[in-house]
Amino acid sequence: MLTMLSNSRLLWGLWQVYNYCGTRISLPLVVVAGVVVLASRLVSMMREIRSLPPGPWGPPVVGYLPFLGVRHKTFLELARNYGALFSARLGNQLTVVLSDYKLIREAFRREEFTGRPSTPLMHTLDGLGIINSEGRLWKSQRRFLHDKLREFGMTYMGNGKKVMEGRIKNEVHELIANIHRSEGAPVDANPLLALGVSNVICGITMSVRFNHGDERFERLNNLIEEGMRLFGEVHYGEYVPLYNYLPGKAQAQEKVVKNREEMFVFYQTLIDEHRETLNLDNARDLIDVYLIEIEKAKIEGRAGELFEGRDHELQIKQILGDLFSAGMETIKSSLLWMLVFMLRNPDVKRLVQEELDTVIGRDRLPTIEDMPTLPYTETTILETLRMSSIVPLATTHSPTKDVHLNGYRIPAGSQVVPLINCVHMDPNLWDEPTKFNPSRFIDDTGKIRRPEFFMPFGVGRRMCLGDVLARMEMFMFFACMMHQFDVQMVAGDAPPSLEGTVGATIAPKAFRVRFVPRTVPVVPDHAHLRHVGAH
Ligand code: HEM
Repeated sequence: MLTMLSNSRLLWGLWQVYNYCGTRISLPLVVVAGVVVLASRLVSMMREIRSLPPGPWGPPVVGYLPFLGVRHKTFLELARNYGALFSARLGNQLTVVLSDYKLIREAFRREEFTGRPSTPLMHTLDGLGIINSEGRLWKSQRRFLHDKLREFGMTYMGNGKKVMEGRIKNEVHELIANIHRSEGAPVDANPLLALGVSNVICGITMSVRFNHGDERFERLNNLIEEGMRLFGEVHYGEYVPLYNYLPGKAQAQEKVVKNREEMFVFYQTLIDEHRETLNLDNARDLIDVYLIEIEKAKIEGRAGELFEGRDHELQIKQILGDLFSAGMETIKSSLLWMLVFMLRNPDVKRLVQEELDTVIGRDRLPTIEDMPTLPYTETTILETLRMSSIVPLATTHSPTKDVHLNGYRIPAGSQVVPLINCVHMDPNLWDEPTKFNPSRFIDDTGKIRRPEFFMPFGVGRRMCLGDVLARMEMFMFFACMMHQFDVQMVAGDAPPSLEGTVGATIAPKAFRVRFVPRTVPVVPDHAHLRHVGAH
């Protein structure tokens, strides 16, 4: 489009020259000059297009957008036709899709691929937080969060691990008590898991936990779920900016902004409460960590430079929002998928329960320390992550400058996505990829092997920041649920679908399950956390 505009400008210029010079230059000469200029422009345009990864063409302006459908599925089809590195113009954006695991690793270890695309959603978030920030702010926040989250126990080593395990254990016990209340009747596991998983991340970030039926939690949860759905609704606006001004779509965009503001009011109340009781020598949670950092910066006279000069409290609120949405929906969806696969694969379920009974016995619940001795349970989780690929396109990357990959040019500002679902279902990498088979992750010596083409948390510099917490949490919730309950299909219900609902993650469609108790209930103990709904 731009090239067409500049070509017409050029011809207009030639015409002006002709008019100016009048009879001194003959018209045929000007026409010939025009044709030569246009032809050379067309040649360089074609050269530019040829330097891009191959891909499908579409009509002008919209490009391949009308044929996009469900992005990760359409990209899978296109990858079969155009290969492991293809590009497609979607509206005004060039999207580059990588589906070969070596290429994905090669690209995402490079600094140039750490940028985020400039889209309406990104503008709403204003480059704050961690997920959507880039450049110096992202780099400093990533390092800061990485270190601080380790101190809070997102690590397999040291005392921190015990603290984290304690937090998760309390929520697992509470979940088990809540499930017992269903007395084996059909239930939707979604709200039960949402509460437990949210309480873990809310505990780490803001020392808050919610009780079952708490209205504030219901609202927060609805906002997150709606946000995930709206994310799916407004993403066409990333490609054709006018799309978000269409009737209905404009409201969706406004709702994204309003929901964010409502969440921010909630976070602000907590920040204010934390400030009143702040102890500079003892950080209780992530809000404290940030407030202490701000106080330290003030004392050292570098408050203006902190967070690259961005508003301190807005940055804390966006960080809380990022961690809450990244750490809640992903783990809840993964746990729901685990239940789906257990209902669909009773033989695997039996093997998991046999392993738990043999290694743990019936007198206690599994703990993080048991992880290495429960390989089948652990690989059932890995196999679920492989088959569900809940974040199939990771978070869109965007090169900060023109880069070359595999001999092709990837222009600065284009959208680059790894096709994780393609890597996870590639028959050249996995034997019978559509079969649910946890044993594929166990080697001949009985040890767990994670091949380098297994990448549910992404790879490289922007790889998931919460993978350690995610793995601890999924293990504890799943192992304890399977130890305590036999998950059973509801008589008359069809097996839960493998077709997910597409939003920011791929979540299972709603299904019912019966949790039939296998052992006595466990008493929860979490007095150290505040019950938000209790006052
Ligand atoms: C099963 C659970 C999870 C899965 C499958 C998952 C997967 C992912 C993926 C694929 C990415 C994008 C990587 C990329 O852009 O290349 C990501 C980014 C991220 N995840 Fe997770 N995640 C999970 C849980 C969590 C948890 C529990 C937290 C937080 C406590 C978290 C925090 C983040 C953050 C902050 C980023 C952005 C990192 C950055 O932009 O530098 N995730 N995750």
